[in-house]
Amino acid sequence: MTYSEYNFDGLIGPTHNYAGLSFGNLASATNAGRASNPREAALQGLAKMREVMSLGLGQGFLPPQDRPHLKTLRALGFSGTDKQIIEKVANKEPQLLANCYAASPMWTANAGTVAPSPDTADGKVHFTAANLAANFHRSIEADTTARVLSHIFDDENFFVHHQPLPGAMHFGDEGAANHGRLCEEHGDKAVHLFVYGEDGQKFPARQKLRASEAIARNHKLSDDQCVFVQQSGTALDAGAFHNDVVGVANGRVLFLHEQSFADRDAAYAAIREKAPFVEIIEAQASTVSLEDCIKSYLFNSQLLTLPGGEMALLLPYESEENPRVKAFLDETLSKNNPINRVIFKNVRESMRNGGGPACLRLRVVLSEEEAAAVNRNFILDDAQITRLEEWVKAHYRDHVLPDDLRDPAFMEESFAAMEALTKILSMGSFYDFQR
Ligand SMILES: NCCC[C@H](NC(=O)CCC(=O)O)C(=O)O
Repeated sequence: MTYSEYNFDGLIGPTHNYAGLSFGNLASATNAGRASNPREAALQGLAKMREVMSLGLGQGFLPPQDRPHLKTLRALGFSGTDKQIIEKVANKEPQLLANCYAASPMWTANAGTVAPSPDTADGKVHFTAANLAANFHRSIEADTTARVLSHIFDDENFFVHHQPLPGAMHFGDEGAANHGRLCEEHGDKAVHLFVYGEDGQKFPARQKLRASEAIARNHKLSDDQCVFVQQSGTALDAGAFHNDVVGVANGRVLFLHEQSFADRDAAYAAIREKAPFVEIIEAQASTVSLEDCIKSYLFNSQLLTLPGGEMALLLPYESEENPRVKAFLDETLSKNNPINRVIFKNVRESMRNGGGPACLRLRVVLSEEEAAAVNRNFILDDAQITRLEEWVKAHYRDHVLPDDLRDPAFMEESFAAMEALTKILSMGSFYDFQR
């Protein structure tokens, strides 16, 4: 059976803005309050999806969620018409309004964790939507994300869906951003690398060891297939709020910064024991500092196996613009390893909130039979991506400031956009605001 990797990117929603909501995410803090451009953001995201498609790889997407999330505001005791709710929250709790307006479901690396069928004891593809308990604006994504995943991968013969883990931060789970799969071919039974954190001196860790262990159990992975490694506090405190800011795994390659893990040598030994084929490509701190990594998002790149077997790195412009990172990339290309191509893309709107190319995608390895069972509306071809671009151009603003969230007209525009999208995608009355 032939297996292929599909990237499911988050289609960036119409309320994309910079609200400084994520403690420990330096870009989010630095850009708080600046003007965003949701239209440009969504088009940048779609252009990246087109690029990956042009490499001959499968590309899908997850739709945005309904924002502002009135259901959350109602649950918190705000009542009246939709418009009255927005006015009350804007006056009483503007920060809460910003939380309910975040377009953060765009970062689908945090949508959930996936175990492809060659890896699982029952031979099915397992999904667990992340509870994203560490940040309020992200925690309100979980229920809808679980429904979105069940809607797209809607065939019990192939797909198993688990609810987000219970217990909030006791089992804090941020999805695939702290998870990698190592194998010689996508369709091999793989080793799963789970990276968890312990709170640093400055910043809290979002991913808990107990959460990663629960995911491994739910996904029916055997002990000899799982490695649990602690992220380094130094990386966390330097701004690596998710491990995918300092490392990425693909196929037999682990591409990362030498300061990623709390105990580098023990971590590499544990990985090598279970995945002896692993090829570790590492940046030394003396060449590229953690600060450079976090500013450039060097390791938040998509490491893609191309149809010919070689690998390409898809990076943000910020990596090309940093001379030390660029030199490291040139050196990596010149060496004898599977990475032989780099592609730079403009995802600046997302980068300003701390989301690079890898944050914007969820990887799902599927057999041909499984791929045929996926809801076709969410798999892109040229016609569907053009339809989405037209939809963005018709509905999105090109300038959003924090005060715009107070304007009920912005809510109405956002809901009109989502209403139109559910029609394009034949989703029915899917979202809370439509029920
Ligand atoms: N994987 C990348 C996730 C980035 C995301 N940023 C945000 O939610 C920032 C939103 C804001 O500050 O407006 C986060 O920190 O979880």
